[in-house]
Amino acid sequence: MAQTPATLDDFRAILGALPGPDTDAAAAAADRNGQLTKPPAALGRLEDLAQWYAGWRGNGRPALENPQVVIFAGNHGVAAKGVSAFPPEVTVQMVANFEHGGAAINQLSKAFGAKMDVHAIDLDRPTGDFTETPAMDDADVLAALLTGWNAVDPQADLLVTGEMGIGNTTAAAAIAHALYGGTAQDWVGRGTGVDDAGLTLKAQVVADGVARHKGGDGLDTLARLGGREIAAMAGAILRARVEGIPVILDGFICCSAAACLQAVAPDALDHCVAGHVSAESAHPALLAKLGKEPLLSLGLRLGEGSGAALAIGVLKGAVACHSGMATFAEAGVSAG
Ligand SMILES: O=C(O)c1ccc[n+]([C@@H]2O[C@H](COP(=O)([O-])O)[C@@H](O)[C@H]2O)c1
Ligand SMILES: Cc1cc2nc[nH]c2cc1C
Repeated sequence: MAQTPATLDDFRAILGALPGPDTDAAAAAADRNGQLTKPPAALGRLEDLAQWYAGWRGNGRPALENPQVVIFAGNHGVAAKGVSAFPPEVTVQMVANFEHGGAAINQLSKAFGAKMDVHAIDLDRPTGDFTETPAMDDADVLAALLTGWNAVDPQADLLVTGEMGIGNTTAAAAIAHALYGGTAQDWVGRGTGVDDAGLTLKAQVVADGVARHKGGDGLDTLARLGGREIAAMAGAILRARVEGIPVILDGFICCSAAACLQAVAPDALDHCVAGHVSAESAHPALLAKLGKEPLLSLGLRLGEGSGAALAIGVLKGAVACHSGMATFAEAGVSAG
């Protein structure tokens, strides 16, 4: 069991000494892949996925039986600026919906055999409006990172991190603008469905926030511009790395959390795949910055882990073929 970090510098130290994949297991998986009853590369990206999964699980012929979906919810001070099409009370209302089994992610978790947990983080205490103050101080961002860290089941063999938070596409856009530059317009999108005036306002809010909170590393950016659910996703993604649990990333907000880790350690997301590209307009650019090719492109813009949960099915398919198929020798099929 990994030791629980106690300070932000403990998180930075973990990012500075990340475990890599098991190269023997990855080599065994590559060898096995070459013997399976199919023309070479006929299973396309499924073959790469299975070998990637084998390396991170330390097993050349792995099973995928215990996926975990964790949803974090947070409220955002910047929502008071009018940057969302929905009011902030929807965050707590949707948490109740998750808990009663009525949200999309409940259905998708069930459909793909994942256990699902929900963590609402201080919803009655929104983060600071980042156009005026840092969203979180060090104690707040540490607490949120630890919520994510502690939410991961070390027995899980796959993790999906999802979120719910009215206003969080504005926070995610601010993180991306701070980390990658460009203009605020490059990184804002319609989120829950703001109109053209809302989009213009959102770009101004992001520009103001990023101008106010310059400098620092990825964790500083996470604190100043992010949100509690975003920090919790970052903490969970990092814990998964330490436990050897592969991660499927979800949409724009989830990827902004991941980006803060990668900004500190360039290899921090090697145990992650991108589940999908969402319809949030800047998600393709963010995925490009992360160096991730999405598995699915279905026009989703829901969040709550939905696109990543769907991709559990793709990864399960990849692992089932890799570990269950017969070899040419076993099946008595002539190799080409
Ligand atoms: O995952 C995405 O790419 C995504 C894109 C647009 C909206 N969302 C969801 O919508 C909420 C944020 O939208 P907004 O307009 O309030 O910033 C939040 O609860 C997210 O889960 C999520
Ligand atoms: C209804 C609703 C459901 C959501 N799920 C994730 N983000 C959401 C935003 C809204 C507004």
